[in-house]
Amino acid sequence: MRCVIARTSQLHASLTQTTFIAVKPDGVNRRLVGKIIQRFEEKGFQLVAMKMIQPPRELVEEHYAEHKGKGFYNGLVDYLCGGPVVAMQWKGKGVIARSRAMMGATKDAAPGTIRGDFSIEVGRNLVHGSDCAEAAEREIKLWFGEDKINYEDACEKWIYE
Ligand SMILES: Nc1ncnc2c1ncn2[C@@H]1O[C@H](COP(=O)(O)OP(=O)(O)OP(=O)(O)O)[C@@H](O)[C@H]1O
Repeated sequence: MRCVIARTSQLHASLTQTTFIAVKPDGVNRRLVGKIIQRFEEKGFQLVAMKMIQPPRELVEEHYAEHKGKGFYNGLVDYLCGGPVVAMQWKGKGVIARSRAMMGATKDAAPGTIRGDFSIEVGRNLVHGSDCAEAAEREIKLWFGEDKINYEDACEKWIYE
């Protein structure tokens, strides 16, 4: 998602935040879930919720609503709802901007980033991450809804500062 106020995430780099991260179907099928999770844990971020689902089409359409009408939109939706997705919530200081940096650019990501090291093409770029606090809130609600799969409180005391 392209958030018009994405820069606010940069301003809040020292704030403890929760973000939505998803490993897309190519990440699951290429057995990269563990490596991706390891990168987040090594940065000191705390996993507070996780589930694997094959998302319904309506969910993916809403998630990527901003891209509706673009040439790649239908293929993107087909791809996301055509396989398993590992949906997660991660918590930590500045996690929104820092996780986007860890993921790398949408296309031609730099080596050392998740996409730069493992992604094969722009339409199969392994991982999604919210790009601002408002997007994180919206996406967590969309993907987790009323599910009470969230260990945020229980994890709180172990969060790396
Ligand atoms: N030109 C393109 N051709 C094919 N797929 C594209 C193209 N541009 C974007 N996409 C796909 O649409 C997704 C959403 O695009 P967006 O511009 O929001 O990038 P992003 O924020 O880096 O990705 P994501 O929202 O998945 O985290 C991208 O991750 C990519 O898989």
